[in-house]
Amino acid sequence: MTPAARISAAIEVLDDIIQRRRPASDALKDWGLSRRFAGSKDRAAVASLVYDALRRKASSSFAMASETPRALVLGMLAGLRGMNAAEIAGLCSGENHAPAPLDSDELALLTAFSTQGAPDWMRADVPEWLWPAFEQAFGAAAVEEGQALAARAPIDLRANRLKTNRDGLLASLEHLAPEAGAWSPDALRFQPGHDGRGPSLQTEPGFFAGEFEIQDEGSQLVTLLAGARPGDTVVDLCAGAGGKTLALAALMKNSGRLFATDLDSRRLAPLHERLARSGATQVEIRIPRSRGHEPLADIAGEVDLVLVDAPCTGSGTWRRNPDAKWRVRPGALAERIKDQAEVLARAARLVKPGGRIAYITCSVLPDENDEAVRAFLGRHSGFAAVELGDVLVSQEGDFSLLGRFATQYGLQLSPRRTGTDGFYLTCLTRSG
Ligand SMILES: C[S@@+](CC[C@H](N)C(=O)[O-])C[C@H]1O[C@@H](n2cnc3c(N)ncnc32)[C@H](O)[C@@H]1O
Repeated sequence: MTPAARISAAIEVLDDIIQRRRPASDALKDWGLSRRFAGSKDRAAVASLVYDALRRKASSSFAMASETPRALVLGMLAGLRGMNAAEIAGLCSGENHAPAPLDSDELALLTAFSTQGAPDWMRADVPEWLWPAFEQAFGAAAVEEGQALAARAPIDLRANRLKTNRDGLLASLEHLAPEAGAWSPDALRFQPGHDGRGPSLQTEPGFFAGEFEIQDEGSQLVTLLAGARPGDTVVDLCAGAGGKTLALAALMKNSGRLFATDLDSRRLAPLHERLARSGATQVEIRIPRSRGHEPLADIAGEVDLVLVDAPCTGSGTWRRNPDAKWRVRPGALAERIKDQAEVLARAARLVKPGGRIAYITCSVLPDENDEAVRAFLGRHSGFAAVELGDVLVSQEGDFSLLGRFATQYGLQLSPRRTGTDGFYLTCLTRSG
């Protein structure tokens, strides 16, 4: 496919996503299945155009004075990919599957491409209904924070300490030009290429050997700051596919007990194979047998650390999932807040006196973060938030620099603040 034909395809897929309110991944998959002529590079290029257009949906629609899929893709080419009006006009010939030629309005808007005068939520590419939450979280920096969440994300790796270390991995992946992460001692970073894609890391020998996992540096950091120590009894209560379980196992040096569970047992399935690759030997997966069954009842009140990687809107990962940004609804946020209260109450029953709950979300919305913690503390008088200074200085090192990203109870990371996804962490202790 020509670059112009890929743009036509992206407009078509975006139309499907918007008209039928479909997840982007489904629309892209169907498009690929019905266009057998499209090769893997074409599919990846079309996906990248679609995701870029979703990242800048609101700002493009303002600058192009239109919400059509065509306006969103053309606006993105100018606003995110930095193409000028003549370059875009050159792609829109109307021939050989290229988009139709620009009309005079489009040409004028692309020539003077600007979001000046747009409401803040549009400049920030944040859904209008969530704008008050953004302002609550970030104050005067809210627009810049939204813009940073509307950029492309790098790809981060976590060096698996059970098999290697960061320096070793920097050397063995040198051909892919990795950088050392800025915060986590285990993090390596790859910047996205011009087309938004990164290197294909899961075909590297080191991946099969368990030397690394793909994990955002923010996710690595909050896991590290949770404070798991070798020899501890630790629970990963919302383990999912086990990204944090694997990181915890490495931090604990395979010593102590580490239990992984999830309300949805199907989500745990990939963890078996990931554990085998990683060399982690102390992880015990506990499967809930039915709704309401507590698979960790035998260790209630005995756990040193319960890590709660809570179900949330994922607003902190909008760089990677721009589709989710426009799909999230107030009802879904309310549901997640209920889930968060439920999972925290479960954690409270498991932790021992003097033990700790690490409450984590990949969200920047205060209702899921400080407000969820406030509600928990109101219901559980035996718990208190750990001073952030004590969370940031641990056996893993001194992370006091992160203190400037304190919230009332914890810590808020974000693409603009730390160059990571938007993770939140609060540690809570149970009085002895
Ligand atoms: C943010 S995801 C976990 C991601 C995972 N920890 C990782 O690092 O890859 C949240 C998980 O919480 C699970 N969950 C939702 N409600 C729960 C509950 N009440 N108890 C335990 N897990 C729950 C969901 O099934 C989902 O897998």
